[in-house]
Amino acid sequence: MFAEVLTVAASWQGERPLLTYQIPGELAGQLQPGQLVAVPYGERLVEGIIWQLAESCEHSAPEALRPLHALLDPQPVLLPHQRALAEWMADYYVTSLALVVQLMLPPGLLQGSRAVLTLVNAEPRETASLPLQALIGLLLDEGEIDVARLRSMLGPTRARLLLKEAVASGLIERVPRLAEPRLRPRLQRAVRLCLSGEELAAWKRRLQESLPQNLVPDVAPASTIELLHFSPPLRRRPSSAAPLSPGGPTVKAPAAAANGGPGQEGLRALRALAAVDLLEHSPPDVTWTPSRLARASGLTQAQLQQLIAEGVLAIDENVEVRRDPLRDRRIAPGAPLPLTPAQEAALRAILAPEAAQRPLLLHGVTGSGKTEVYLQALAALIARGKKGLVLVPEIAITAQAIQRVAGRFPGRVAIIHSALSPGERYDEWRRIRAGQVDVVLGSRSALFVPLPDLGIIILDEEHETAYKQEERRPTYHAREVACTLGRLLYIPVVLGSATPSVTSFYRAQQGAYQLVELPERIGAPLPPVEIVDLRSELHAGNTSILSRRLRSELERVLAQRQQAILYLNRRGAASCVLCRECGYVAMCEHCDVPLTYHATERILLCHYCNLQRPVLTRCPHCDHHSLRYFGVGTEKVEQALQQTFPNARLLRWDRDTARTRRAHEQLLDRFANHEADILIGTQMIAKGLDLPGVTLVGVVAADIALMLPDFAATERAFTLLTQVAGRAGRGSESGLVIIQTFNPEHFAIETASRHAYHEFYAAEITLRQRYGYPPFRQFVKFTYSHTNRRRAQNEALLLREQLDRAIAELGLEETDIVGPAPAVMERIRDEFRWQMIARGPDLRPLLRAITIPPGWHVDIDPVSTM
Ligand SMILES: Nc1ncnc2c1ncn2[C@@H]1O[C@H](COP(=O)(O)OP(=O)(O)OP(=O)(O)O)[C@@H](O)[C@H]1O
Ligand SMILES: [Zn+2]
Repeated sequence: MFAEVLTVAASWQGERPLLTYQIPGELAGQLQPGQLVAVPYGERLVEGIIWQLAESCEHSAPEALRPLHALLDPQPVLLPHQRALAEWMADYYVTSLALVVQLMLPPGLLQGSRAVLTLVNAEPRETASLPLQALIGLLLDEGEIDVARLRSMLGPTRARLLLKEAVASGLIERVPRLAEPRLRPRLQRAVRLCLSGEELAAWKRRLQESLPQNLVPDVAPASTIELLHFSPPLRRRPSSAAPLSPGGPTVKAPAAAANGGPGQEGLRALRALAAVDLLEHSPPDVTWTPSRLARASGLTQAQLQQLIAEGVLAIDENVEVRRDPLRDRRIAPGAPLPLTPAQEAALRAILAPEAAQRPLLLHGVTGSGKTEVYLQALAALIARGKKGLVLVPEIAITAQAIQRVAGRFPGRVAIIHSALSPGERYDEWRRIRAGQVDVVLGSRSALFVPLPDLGIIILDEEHETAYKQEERRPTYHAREVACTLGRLLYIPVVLGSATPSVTSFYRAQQGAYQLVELPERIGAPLPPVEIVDLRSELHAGNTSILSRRLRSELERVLAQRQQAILYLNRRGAASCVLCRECGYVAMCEHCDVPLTYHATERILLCHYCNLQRPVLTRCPHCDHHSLRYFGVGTEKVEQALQQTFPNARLLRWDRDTARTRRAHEQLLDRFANHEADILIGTQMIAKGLDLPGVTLVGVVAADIALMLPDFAATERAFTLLTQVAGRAGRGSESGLVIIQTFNPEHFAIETASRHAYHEFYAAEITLRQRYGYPPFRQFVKFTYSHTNRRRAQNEALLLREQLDRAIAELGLEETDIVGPAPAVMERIRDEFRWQMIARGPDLRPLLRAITIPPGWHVDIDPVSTM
């Protein structure tokens, strides 16, 4: 038997990602694909994953193959479906298998090795140099020494010479060692209750009898659970103050202290009872370290020791404590709601056997109760012994999403997102692999966890571009990966959105996806949307950021003590050219995208076809000198609001005011608790928030999103407007949305104002088809960055030649390249970026045929061409 092993070391270099090893006799029968093993590689030992086992091998001299070194973990680190998925991803995204597999492992699992020196013979010969004698001395002291450490002590050259001499002398041997895993389970000492049943009851009775009558604790399990969910206070309470637990529902001690007090012994008994109660009623995965138990119960260390000596408690060493991402949260349990008929129909479609045949697109307007459908679908599959994966955009993993999912399946949900510490991620990964959870809730990377018995994948807000990995390879899209995984496992995949991506809706129209719609909001109607034409504001002499209409509505909201959200799209600010008089936007005459202004060259440029135009001084349409480079920031809006409404409490939510996830949550909590009247925010506020207090949503300037030079800009503008509008009127009060714009007749704004998704889609898909944009052709974006502008340009021209040659050789008639051209934001952190876009029916043959020089970033199916 032979094992074909995937190692990181080998696949960086060669074409062949798998290496073949012999299976030594002692491992025969123990190996299976997906296991983590150690294999020799050159002079080193490296970690690898058994990809497959083979009876025979094509090697000319199989007996010369080296044997596999060791099995590191009998339980596979990759499930069979994960290996199949990895192969698909490596193929589709033209990326090495090892890079793909690294997505699937906790950080640091597939690592290299180190070499150590050990002493074979401790008798130095006369001829040994002084450094060698010193090294021998060191080895006599320390047993072994890391080669890397030797290098850092001596420098590479001296270390190399010494190593050469040492190994040649025969006194010292160089041995490969696997690096210590960077991540390990966290072990702690834990207190365990030794008594149970009648013994425990008798012990409790004894203690209770020793107490005065009014001090008998009234211990209810519920109160203890309550207590567990608050972190115990970090300060030790003065021992004379009697409350035994924060919130103190467990024991009626304070009152007792007032009428005479329990005395030293009584206090000790009360605390012992409290400690035992905590241990008895803790969920099985909660560990009590001695100090934590002492703090929570009020026992002193000495009193704790005494209980141990009495045999009531014992201490276990090396008990694993889970690093739980939800440990500081209070999750209120939630119960299923009776479904509306539309929800019922959607649920039936998801649970029908045919649902496994193709992905299901759940198009439900904002507030139509999609989440409830997901939760009940999950519950039904869990009841059948299956597990589910729920994906949400990174930023949407707020307390709200966690509350809803974790509250419905208490204790059975794992959370995966980029802000977890490596330890938390590792522990969640192991809990998932061990089958200890029913649901994994996470951002796109949660797709890669080893969840056994996976029975459903739900991808909420499927239109979100956060599902695309853009900056690193593989440049995968979670939607494509989820659909592939669904196909491999033959399980339902649900893509949910109030504004499905044009691509997904097109697929549904073509029959590749099954379409299910929830056309109505639950409880309330969708809010009316008013469009305010900013051109007439200007004509009326109002140059403020706030139109008269928006200002008066804000006044009303403030007077009625309701809440408002002001939304602003800051992306691409100041890049497009807009006439404030007539709404004219400088567009490319071939591509239907706005031209962007490049300050360095003072030109207007099209990023699709490289068309260049001189900077305009007057509007070619109405001949006024009112061209503006458009852009407004959140600070500016905040200032304007503060001036107009000095008493309003404002909250600004953007990447500057909330850098961490916690900060996001705190901001949101403050707004939800009505600690502010008006929330000013960027894209983040569009992500699935359910804030019933909000009755007014204002869009400060809808145009900026529209004007980005990108094939998907209109779609994104429509999506954002519709999603933002969907935040209004979700409570008992009816809502209103006001969109301010210079382009009231633009179809994206007009259709968004009527919540008319289907009309928007029909118009947009026609344009996409006309210009050959996705989904009608595939795009691949090539980007090169360099501090030297000429260099970036030259590299781009070279790659363009190579691509042209390959296209000609392969005879790809429908494939072409646009560019190279400088990127929209050409200079980022002092690097100039040049871009090219390949367009064609299927670009993979082209990508495989060329060798992409280092320094290029290749984005397959980019969600934006900027
Ligand atoms: N069957 C039901 N009966 C009563 N209330 C419901 C029902 N289903 C959902 N709701 C409530 O309706 C509100 C909106 O639901 P939810 O947030 O799930 O909608 P959604 O479609 O996910 O919205 P969005 O796309 O805007 O995020 C929530 O407050 C939810 O509790
Ligand atoms: Zn153009």
